[in-house]
Amino acid sequence: METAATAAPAAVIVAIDGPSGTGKSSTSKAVAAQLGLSYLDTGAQYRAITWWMVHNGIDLTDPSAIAAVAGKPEIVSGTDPAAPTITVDGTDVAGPIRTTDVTSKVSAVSAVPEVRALITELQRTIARSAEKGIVVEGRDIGTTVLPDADLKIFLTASPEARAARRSGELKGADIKATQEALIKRDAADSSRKTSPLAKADDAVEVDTTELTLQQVIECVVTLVEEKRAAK
Ligand SMILES: Nc1ncnc2c1ncn2[C@@H]1O[C@H](COP(=O)(O)OP(=O)(O)OP(=O)(O)O)[C@@H](O)[C@H]1O
Ligand SMILES: Nc1ccn([C@@H]2O[C@H](COP(=O)(O)O)[C@@H](O)[C@H]2O)c(=O)n1
Repeated sequence: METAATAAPAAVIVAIDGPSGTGKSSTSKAVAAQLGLSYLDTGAQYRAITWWMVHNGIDLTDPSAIAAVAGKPEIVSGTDPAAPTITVDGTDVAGPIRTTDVTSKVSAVSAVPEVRALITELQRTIARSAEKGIVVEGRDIGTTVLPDADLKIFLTASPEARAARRSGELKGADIKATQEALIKRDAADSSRKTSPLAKADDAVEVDTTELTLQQVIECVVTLVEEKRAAK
């Protein structure tokens, strides 16, 4: 029989939301890896369906055209934080979903209610099947996808810090243009009718502007461990 001393930690569900470039993916992957949890990048799923729409010539200015085909692609997410994967109909799209073309179009696709309904159901199924628990990152995880998550974090950072971080990733990128693109995408994601980017009332807000990535990871790991201990 398992005693309290030998029992495995209870499964824990962690929701991490926030605007673009605040460190959600880097933090979530590291926290999940450190604590032996699964990891789900929900932005990658919206990017994957957008990639499929572009690839199939769907008119992205027409929400009804997007809605009509939203159920066609099969999107599969691998949830190992050390090697997360994303495929569409069996094709690895981890690279193609990060192009500026997909990035500039994803908000139009993710705003369509039929797309959100399908992807939200997929996300809930993945979260339910994570035996040891999961860190799920996105824009509406704490508010809509997993409102009963054990811990909700909302990451923020100044637009200047976020643009500098992104420009560091994209060699030769212009910081001002990067900042404008981030602000534009956040505005679209925050103003859509269905499940906009928003902080849940019970989320812990962490401003990462002046923190190193390692400090953010340590902060979130501590919060998760506190929740686990209290379960
Ligand atoms: N606290 C931090 N200090 C410095 N750099 C950071 C910090 N957090 C993340 N970064 C860096 O910023 C970049 C963006 O981080 P990340 O991709 O994790 O953000 P994100 O919130 O997931 O963005 P998006 O929503 O656009 O996918 C990465 O290069 C990452 O290494
Ligand atoms: N829960 C979510 C997650 C993402 N989106 C949309 O996907 C876009 C890409 O997200 P990244 O995290 O990969 O940058 C994002 O701009 C949103 O349009 C979403 O709607 N809900």
